[in-house]
Amino acid sequence: MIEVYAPASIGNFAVGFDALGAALAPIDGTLLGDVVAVSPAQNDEFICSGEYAHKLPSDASENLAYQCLVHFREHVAPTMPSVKLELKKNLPIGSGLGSSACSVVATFAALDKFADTKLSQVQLIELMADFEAIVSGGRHYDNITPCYLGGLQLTGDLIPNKSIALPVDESWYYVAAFPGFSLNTAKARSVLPKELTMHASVEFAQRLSAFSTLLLTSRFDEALSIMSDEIAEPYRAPLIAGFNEAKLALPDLGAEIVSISGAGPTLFTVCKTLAAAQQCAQWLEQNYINEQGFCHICKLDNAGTRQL
Ligand SMILES: Nc1ncnc2c1ncn2[C@@H]1O[C@H](COP(=O)(O)OP(=O)(O)O)[C@@H](O)[C@H]1O
Ligand SMILES: N[C@@H](CCOP(=O)(O)O)C(=O)O
Repeated sequence: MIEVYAPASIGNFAVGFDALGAALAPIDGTLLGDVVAVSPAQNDEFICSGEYAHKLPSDASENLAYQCLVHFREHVAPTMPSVKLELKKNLPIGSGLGSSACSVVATFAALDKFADTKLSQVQLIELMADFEAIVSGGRHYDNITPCYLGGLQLTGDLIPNKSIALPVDESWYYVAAFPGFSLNTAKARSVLPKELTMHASVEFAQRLSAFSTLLLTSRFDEALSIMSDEIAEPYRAPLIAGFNEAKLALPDLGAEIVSISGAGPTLFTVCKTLAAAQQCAQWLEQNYINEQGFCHICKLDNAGTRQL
Protein backbone atom coordinates (compact mmCIF):
# COMPACT_ATOMS: atom_id res chain seq x y z
CA MET A 1 0.00 0.00 0.00
CA ILE A 2 1.10 3.57 -0.72
CA GLU A 3 -0.03 6.20 1.78
CA VAL A 4 0.65 9.85 1.04
CA TYR A 5 0.16 12.93 3.22
CA ALA A 6 -0.33 16.43 1.76
CA PRO A 7 -0.22 19.48 4.08
CA ALA A 8 -2.58 22.46 4.42
CA SER A 9 -1.40 25.71 2.87
CA ILE A 10 -1.82 29.49 3.10
CA GLY A 11 -2.66 30.78 -0.39
CA ASN A 12 -1.61 34.35 -1.35
CA PHE A 13 0.57 34.76 1.76
CA ALA A 14 -0.81 38.33 1.88
CA VAL A 15 1.48 39.86 -0.77
CA GLY A 16 1.18 37.36 -3.62
CA PHE A 17 -2.41 36.99 -4.78
CA ASP A 18 -2.53 33.69 -6.76
CA ALA A 19 1.29 33.68 -6.83
CA LEU A 20 2.61 32.94 -3.35
CA GLY A 21 1.72 30.18 -0.90
CA ALA A 22 3.12 28.39 2.13
CA ALA A 23 2.70 24.86 3.52
CA LEU A 24 1.87 24.54 7.23
CA ALA A 25 3.19 22.24 9.96
CA PRO A 26 1.57 22.64 13.41
CA ILE A 27 4.28 22.66 16.07
CA ASP A 28 2.36 20.12 18.20
CA GLY A 29 2.93 17.53 15.46
CA THR A 30 -0.69 17.43 14.20
CA LEU A 31 -0.85 16.28 10.59
CA LEU A 32 -2.98 19.13 9.26
CA GLY A 33 -3.78 17.81 5.79
CA ASP A 34 -5.35 15.03 3.73
CA VAL A 35 -4.05 11.49 3.40
CA VAL A 36 -4.56 9.24 0.37
CA ALA A 37 -3.99 5.49 0.53
CA VAL A 38 -3.74 3.40 -2.65
CA SER A 39 -3.69 -0.40 -2.59
CA PRO A 40 -4.26 -3.19 -5.13
CA ALA A 41 -7.89 -4.36 -5.57
CA GLN A 42 -10.07 -6.55 -7.82
CA ASN A 43 -11.82 -3.50 -9.31
CA ASP A 44 -11.31 0.22 -8.94
CA GLU A 45 -12.87 1.29 -5.67
CA PHE A 46 -13.12 4.69 -3.92
CA ILE A 47 -13.64 5.37 -0.22
CA CYS A 48 -13.86 8.75 1.45
CA SER A 49 -13.30 8.72 5.21
CA GLY A 50 -11.98 11.17 7.81
CA GLU A 51 -13.42 13.98 9.91
CA TYR A 52 -14.75 16.05 7.00
CA ALA A 53 -15.82 13.23 4.64
CA HIS A 54 -19.48 13.89 5.45
CA LYS A 55 -19.13 17.47 4.16
CA LEU A 56 -18.32 16.23 0.65
CA PRO A 57 -20.85 15.11 -1.97
CA SER A 58 -21.84 11.47 -1.31
CA ASP A 59 -21.61 10.73 -5.04
CA ALA A 60 -18.00 9.66 -5.67
CA SER A 61 -18.07 11.15 -9.16
CA GLU A 62 -18.31 14.61 -7.55
CA ASN A 63 -15.26 14.03 -5.34
CA LEU A 64 -12.07 15.55 -6.72
CA ALA A 65 -9.95 12.63 -5.53
CA TYR A 66 -12.10 10.16 -7.47
CA GLN A 67 -12.07 12.46 -10.51
CA CYS A 68 -8.26 12.47 -10.34
CA LEU A 69 -8.25 8.64 -10.25
CA VAL A 70 -10.52 8.44 -13.32
CA HIS A 71 -8.34 10.92 -15.19
CA PHE A 72 -5.12 9.17 -14.18
CA ARG A 73 -6.40 5.80 -15.39
CA GLU A 74 -7.74 7.18 -18.68
CA HIS A 75 -4.94 9.57 -19.64
CA VAL A 76 -1.79 8.76 -17.66
CA ALA A 77 -1.61 5.05 -16.78
CA PRO A 78 -4.25 3.01 -18.66
CA THR A 79 -2.46 -0.26 -17.78
CA MET A 80 -2.28 0.40 -14.03
CA PRO A 81 -3.82 -2.55 -12.14
CA SER A 82 -7.14 -1.91 -10.35
CA VAL A 83 -6.85 -0.01 -7.10
CA LYS A 84 -8.67 0.82 -3.92
CA LEU A 85 -8.19 4.56 -3.34
CA GLU A 86 -9.08 5.93 0.09
CA LEU A 87 -9.19 9.68 0.75
CA LYS A 88 -8.89 10.54 4.44
CA LYS A 89 -10.48 13.99 4.37
CA ASN A 90 -8.93 15.73 7.35
CA LEU A 91 -9.20 19.36 6.21
CA PRO A 92 -12.45 21.32 6.30
CA ILE A 93 -13.95 22.29 2.92
CA GLY A 94 -14.02 25.99 1.95
CA SER A 95 -11.65 26.82 4.79
CA GLY A 96 -8.92 28.83 3.09
CA LEU A 97 -6.41 26.10 3.93
CA GLY A 98 -6.16 24.70 0.41
CA SER A 99 -8.47 21.79 1.11
CA SER A 100 -9.27 20.92 -2.50
CA ALA A 101 -5.61 21.27 -3.49
CA CYS A 102 -4.68 18.91 -0.65
CA SER A 103 -6.92 16.12 -1.95
CA VAL A 104 -5.76 16.60 -5.54
CA VAL A 105 -2.06 16.74 -4.68
CA ALA A 106 -2.20 13.73 -2.35
CA THR A 107 -4.13 11.70 -4.93
CA PHE A 108 -1.88 12.37 -7.93
CA ALA A 109 1.28 11.97 -5.84
CA ALA A 110 0.03 8.63 -4.47
CA LEU A 111 -1.05 7.34 -7.90
CA ASP A 112 2.24 8.42 -9.50
CA LYS A 113 4.12 6.44 -6.86
CA PHE A 114 1.81 3.42 -7.00
CA ALA A 115 1.88 3.14 -10.79
CA ASP A 116 5.55 4.18 -10.94
CA THR A 117 4.71 6.57 -13.78
CA LYS A 118 7.53 8.95 -12.79
CA LEU A 119 5.78 12.08 -14.05
CA SER A 120 8.05 15.12 -13.99
CA GLN A 121 7.51 17.81 -11.37
CA VAL A 122 6.05 20.17 -13.98
CA GLN A 123 3.76 17.49 -15.44
CA LEU A 124 2.42 16.70 -11.98
CA ILE A 125 1.94 20.36 -11.02
CA GLU A 126 0.05 21.06 -14.27
CA LEU A 127 -2.20 18.05 -13.76
CA MET A 128 -2.86 19.11 -10.17
CA ALA A 129 -3.63 22.71 -11.15
CA ASP A 130 -6.11 21.54 -13.80
CA PHE A 131 -8.16 19.80 -11.12
CA GLU A 132 -7.86 22.56 -8.53
CA ALA A 133 -9.24 24.93 -11.21
CA ILE A 134 -12.39 22.81 -11.59
CA VAL A 135 -13.75 23.87 -8.19
CA SER A 136 -12.07 27.10 -7.26
CA GLY A 137 -13.23 29.39 -10.06
CA GLY A 138 -9.72 30.11 -11.38
CA ARG A 139 -6.47 28.34 -12.30
CA HIS A 140 -3.99 29.23 -9.58
CA TYR A 141 -0.95 27.38 -8.23
CA ASP A 142 -0.54 29.01 -4.81
CA ASN A 143 -2.01 26.07 -2.89
CA ILE A 144 -0.84 23.31 -5.25
CA THR A 145 2.91 24.01 -5.26
CA PRO A 146 3.48 24.68 -1.55
CA CYS A 147 1.31 21.68 -0.72
CA TYR A 148 3.33 19.50 -3.11
CA LEU A 149 6.84 20.93 -2.66
CA GLY A 150 6.62 22.39 0.86
CA GLY A 151 7.90 25.71 2.20
CA LEU A 152 7.04 29.11 0.74
CA GLN A 153 6.66 29.02 -3.04
CA LEU A 154 6.52 31.82 -5.60
CA THR A 155 4.47 30.15 -8.27
CA GLY A 156 2.72 30.54 -11.61
CA ASP A 157 3.01 29.92 -15.34
CA LEU A 158 5.73 32.55 -15.80
CA ILE A 159 7.95 30.97 -13.14
CA PRO A 160 10.56 28.44 -14.35
CA ASN A 161 9.32 24.93 -13.46
CA LYS A 162 6.13 26.67 -12.18
CA SER A 163 7.65 27.41 -8.77
CA ILE A 164 10.62 28.89 -6.92
CA ALA A 165 11.14 28.32 -3.19
CA LEU A 166 11.69 31.44 -1.07
CA PRO A 167 13.43 31.42 2.32
CA VAL A 168 11.75 32.77 5.46
CA ASP A 169 13.12 33.73 8.85
CA GLU A 170 13.41 30.41 10.66
CA SER A 171 12.27 32.06 13.89
CA TRP A 172 8.83 33.03 12.53
CA TYR A 173 5.68 31.35 13.79
CA TYR A 174 2.37 31.29 11.92
CA VAL A 175 -0.94 31.13 13.74
CA ALA A 176 -3.72 29.73 11.54
CA ALA A 177 -7.28 30.01 12.87
CA PHE A 178 -10.22 28.39 11.05
CA PRO A 179 -13.36 30.01 12.51
CA GLY A 180 -15.56 26.96 11.92
CA PHE A 181 -17.70 28.14 9.00
CA SER A 182 -17.07 27.69 5.28
CA LEU A 183 -16.49 30.24 2.56
CA ASN A 184 -16.55 28.90 -0.95
CA THR A 185 -13.41 29.91 -2.89
CA ALA A 186 -15.32 30.52 -6.13
CA LYS A 187 -17.67 32.85 -4.22
CA ALA A 188 -14.76 34.66 -2.57
CA ARG A 189 -13.17 35.14 -6.01
CA SER A 190 -16.39 36.49 -7.47
CA VAL A 191 -16.34 39.55 -5.15
CA LEU A 192 -12.92 40.67 -6.41
CA PRO A 193 -12.65 43.47 -8.95
CA LYS A 194 -12.24 42.23 -12.51
CA GLU A 195 -9.57 44.84 -13.26
CA LEU A 196 -6.88 46.72 -11.34
CA THR A 197 -5.95 50.36 -11.88
CA MET A 198 -2.47 51.11 -13.24
CA HIS A 199 -1.49 52.38 -9.78
CA ALA A 200 -2.69 49.21 -8.04
CA SER A 201 -0.93 46.98 -10.60
CA VAL A 202 2.37 48.80 -10.22
CA GLU A 203 2.10 48.70 -6.42
CA PHE A 204 1.29 44.96 -6.45
CA ALA A 205 4.31 44.25 -8.69
CA GLN A 206 6.57 46.37 -6.49
CA ARG A 207 5.36 44.77 -3.28
CA LEU A 208 5.70 41.17 -4.46
CA SER A 209 9.05 41.66 -6.15
CA ALA A 210 10.46 43.61 -3.17
CA PHE A 211 9.11 41.04 -0.70
CA SER A 212 10.70 38.15 -2.64
CA THR A 213 14.02 39.96 -3.04
CA LEU A 214 14.12 40.94 0.63
CA LEU A 215 13.54 37.31 1.66
CA LEU A 216 16.22 36.10 -0.75
CA THR A 217 18.69 38.56 0.75
CA SER A 218 17.75 37.67 4.36
CA ARG A 219 16.26 41.13 5.04
CA PHE A 220 13.38 39.48 6.85
CA ASP A 221 12.20 42.41 9.01
CA GLU A 222 11.97 44.68 5.99
CA ALA A 223 10.02 41.96 4.15
CA LEU A 224 7.55 41.77 7.06
CA SER A 225 7.12 45.54 7.05
CA ILE A 226 5.62 45.50 3.52
CA MET A 227 3.62 42.28 3.97
CA SER A 228 0.03 43.31 3.32
CA ASP A 229 -2.76 42.36 0.96
CA GLU A 230 -4.22 45.30 -0.93
CA ILE A 231 -5.65 43.13 -3.71
CA ALA A 232 -8.12 40.71 -2.13
CA GLU A 233 -8.40 41.36 1.61
CA PRO A 234 -10.42 44.62 1.40
CA TYR A 235 -13.11 42.84 -0.66
CA ARG A 236 -13.13 39.58 1.27
CA ALA A 237 -12.94 40.88 4.83
CA PRO A 238 -16.67 41.79 4.87
CA LEU A 239 -17.46 38.10 4.11
CA ILE A 240 -15.60 36.94 7.24
CA ALA A 241 -17.34 37.62 10.56
CA GLY A 242 -14.82 38.75 13.16
CA PHE A 243 -11.92 39.34 10.78
CA ASN A 244 -11.75 43.13 11.19
CA GLU A 245 -11.88 42.83 14.99
CA ALA A 246 -9.05 40.28 14.95
CA LYS A 247 -6.97 42.45 12.63
CA LEU A 248 -7.31 45.30 15.11
CA ALA A 249 -6.66 43.26 18.28
CA LEU A 250 -3.82 40.90 17.34
CA PRO A 251 -0.98 43.39 16.67
CA ASP A 252 -1.19 44.42 20.34
CA LEU A 253 -0.60 40.77 21.27
CA GLY A 254 2.52 40.49 19.13
CA ALA A 255 1.23 39.68 15.61
CA GLU A 256 3.53 41.26 13.02
CA ILE A 257 0.86 40.91 10.35
CA VAL A 258 -2.72 39.58 10.22
CA SER A 259 -4.25 38.53 6.90
CA ILE A 260 -6.64 36.09 5.24
CA SER A 261 -5.35 32.62 4.42
CA GLY A 262 -6.28 31.87 0.79
CA ALA A 263 -9.84 32.94 0.12
CA GLY A 264 -10.71 32.67 3.84
CA PRO A 265 -12.28 32.36 6.31
CA THR A 266 -9.06 31.07 7.96
CA LEU A 267 -7.00 33.96 9.27
CA PHE A 268 -3.25 33.83 9.75
CA THR A 269 -0.68 35.85 11.62
CA VAL A 270 3.10 35.95 11.47
CA CYS A 271 4.75 36.26 14.90
CA LYS A 272 8.43 36.58 15.78
CA THR A 273 8.24 34.66 19.06
CA LEU A 274 6.43 31.63 20.42
CA ALA A 275 5.09 33.75 23.29
CA ALA A 276 3.45 36.17 20.83
CA ALA A 277 2.02 33.26 18.79
CA GLN A 278 0.58 31.73 21.97
CA GLN A 279 -1.06 35.02 22.95
CA CYS A 280 -2.57 35.41 19.48
CA ALA A 281 -3.80 31.79 19.49
CA GLN A 282 -5.43 32.27 22.88
CA TRP A 283 -7.25 35.42 21.69
CA LEU A 284 -8.37 33.70 18.49
CA GLU A 285 -9.67 30.68 20.41
CA GLN A 286 -11.70 32.97 22.66
CA ASN A 287 -12.88 35.49 20.08
CA TYR A 288 -12.66 34.16 16.50
CA ILE A 289 -13.47 30.47 16.34
CA ASN A 290 -16.68 28.58 17.11
CA GLU A 291 -17.13 24.93 18.25
CA GLN A 292 -16.32 23.69 14.75
CA GLY A 293 -13.23 25.85 14.44
CA PHE A 294 -9.59 25.27 15.38
CA CYS A 295 -6.38 27.15 15.81
CA HIS A 296 -2.81 25.94 15.27
CA ILE A 297 0.56 27.50 15.95
CA CYS A 298 2.69 26.45 12.99
CA LYS A 299 6.06 26.52 11.33
CA LEU A 300 6.36 26.04 7.58
CA ASP A 301 6.16 22.44 6.39
CA ASN A 302 9.35 22.19 4.38
CA ALA A 303 8.85 18.55 3.38
CA GLY A 304 5.55 19.06 1.51
CA THR A 305 3.76 15.99 0.21
CA ARG A 306 5.32 12.77 1.43
CA GLN A 307 4.85 9.06 1.84
CA LEU A 308 3.87 8.05 5.36
N1 LIG B 1 -11.81 15.95 -2.11
C1 LIG B 1 -12.30 17.19 -2.05
N2 LIG B 1 -11.77 18.08 -1.20
C2 LIG B 1 -12.28 19.34 -1.12
N3 LIG B 1 -13.32 19.79 -1.85
C3 LIG B 1 -13.88 18.92 -2.71
C4 LIG B 1 -13.40 17.60 -2.85
N4 LIG B 1 -14.14 16.99 -3.77
C5 LIG B 1 -15.06 17.87 -4.20
N5 LIG B 1 -14.92 19.03 -3.56
C6 LIG B 1 -15.78 20.20 -3.74
O1 LIG B 1 -14.96 21.29 -4.15
C7 LIG B 1 -15.39 22.49 -3.55
C8 LIG B 1 -14.21 23.03 -2.76
O2 LIG B 1 -14.53 24.26 -2.27
P1 LIG B 1 -13.45 25.38 -2.05
O3 LIG B 1 -14.17 26.53 -1.47
O4 LIG B 1 -12.67 25.57 -3.32
O5 LIG B 1 -12.56 24.65 -0.95
P2 LIG B 1 -11.09 24.98 -0.45
O6 LIG B 1 -10.96 26.47 -0.55
O7 LIG B 1 -11.08 24.54 0.96
O8 LIG B 1 -10.16 24.26 -1.31
C9 LIG B 1 -16.59 22.15 -2.67
O9 LIG B 1 -17.76 22.42 -3.40
C10 LIG B 1 -16.45 20.64 -2.45
O10 LIG B 1 -17.67 19.99 -2.26
N1 LIG C 1 -5.24 32.48 -4.54
C1 LIG C 1 -6.47 31.83 -4.22
C2 LIG C 1 -6.26 30.93 -3.02
C3 LIG C 1 -7.48 30.15 -2.61
O1 LIG C 1 -7.16 29.37 -1.47
P1 LIG C 1 -8.25 28.46 -0.73
O2 LIG C 1 -7.50 27.77 0.34
O3 LIG C 1 -9.28 29.40 -0.20
O4 LIG C 1 -8.79 27.54 -1.77
C4 LIG C 1 -7.53 32.90 -3.90
O5 LIG C 1 -7.20 33.81 -3.15
O6 LIG C 1 -8.65 32.80 -4.42
